[in-house]
Amino acid sequence: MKLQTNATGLKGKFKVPGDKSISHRSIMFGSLAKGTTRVYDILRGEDVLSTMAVFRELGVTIEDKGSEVVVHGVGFDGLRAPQERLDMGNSGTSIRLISGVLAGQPFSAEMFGDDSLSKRPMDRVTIPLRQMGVDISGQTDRDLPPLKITGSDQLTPISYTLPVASAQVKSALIFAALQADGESIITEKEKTRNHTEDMIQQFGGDISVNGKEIRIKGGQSFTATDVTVPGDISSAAFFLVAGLTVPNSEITLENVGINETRTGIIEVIQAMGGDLTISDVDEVAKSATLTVRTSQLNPTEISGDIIPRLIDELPVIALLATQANGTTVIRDAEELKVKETDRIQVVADMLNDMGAEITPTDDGMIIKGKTNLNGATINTQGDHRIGMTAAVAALLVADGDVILERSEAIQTSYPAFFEDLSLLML
Ligand SMILES: O=C(O)C1=C[C@@H](OP(=O)(O)O)[C@@H](O)[C@H](O)C1
Ligand SMILES: C=C(OP(=O)(O)O)C(=O)O
Repeated sequence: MKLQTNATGLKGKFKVPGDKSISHRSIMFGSLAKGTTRVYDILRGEDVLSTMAVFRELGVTIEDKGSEVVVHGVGFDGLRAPQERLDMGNSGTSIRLISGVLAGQPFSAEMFGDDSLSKRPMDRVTIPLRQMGVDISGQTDRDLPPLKITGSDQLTPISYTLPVASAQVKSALIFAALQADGESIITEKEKTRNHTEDMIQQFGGDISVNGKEIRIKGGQSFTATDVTVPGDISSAAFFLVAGLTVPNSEITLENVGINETRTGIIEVIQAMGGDLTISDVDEVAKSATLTVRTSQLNPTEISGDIIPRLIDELPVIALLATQANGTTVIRDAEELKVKETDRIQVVADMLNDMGAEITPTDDGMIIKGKTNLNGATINTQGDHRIGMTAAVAALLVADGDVILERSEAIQTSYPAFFEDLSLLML
């Protein structure tokens, strides 16, 4: 598709779609609780639809009523062996978290995904799950999908220090630990998004978190409850960057999730001197309204424990840095290499093709700004965040066309992305 270029201003106010991480987990906890869970404002992106389809295949009735999704939970002991292979689509969150759910189920299943997912390492979950007594294996020494799993109803609890900063690995182990015989202790490398821990409490379960150390007792059961999903700050990120960089812009995003494990991008925008205001903070729902206006930007350094709090935003943050006056350095972000694409290389290549000056490094990027951007042909390579970053970059291109190939990847997390963007065009 041909992207809109040379935007002269973006103005408007709207709500971004529901948080992807919370949407996945609402289906998982709703299924594993006993009783009826109603989920409001769920994201209907392809990744979440994959999680819904998998739980249906595991015997859970899930109804989409438009205004809400109703999950008729069956409890940990009510899941049934699937008749079909479980299709995880493009979703790392689905395959990894569901591995932890299936770890405690006394049946066999096979999980597979698309070309991108089939290149992503699953050894980060298979190694600790094997220690708990699960029979799980994939392809090559990195356990790439497809993964075959036979769970056990006599899981050994685990004491495990995560070698990577990953909420997906942490959550997979939490789901397994909830089904084990005894208490497990999981220690994080860095603090990562804590939606699983929050939802255990919301569904009446018990978890203790002390800094990076998490303790979970096995043999728990959950009670159904209603969940309202806040807007996804990772989706909001594209409009925050667009509003800061396109001249003559003011964009207001309502009801954006501001869980403290997700707000790294707000800190980066503030450090760069961006004009961002936060209003209508709802402490209980952990949401707020964010407003950005066109700004002169300073460079910054992004490294250390902030990285997991903005990991999915780094592609569009790299674009933001191309518009700052000076050199921005991103470090400690080697996890970007094992996302839907190698996001260090793909982001650097894409933005350099458009005229940026980015040097990819082993664990991040060095970005020299401020650069003008030019037209180019970009292929998402099946990565939704590359597609949306390209669409925001195109707005800054004064001359030339930007052609986006494989734009359908954006359906993964933001099906209405282009409609929402067009609402802002002056
Ligand atoms: O737990 C989650 O919902 C997610 C965790 C992160 O992945 P990692 O755990 O691999 O860092 C993130 O990149 C992904 O989009 C969603
Ligand atoms: C990395 C992502 O998702 P997942 O790991 O679930 O595929 C993402 O949404 O950017």
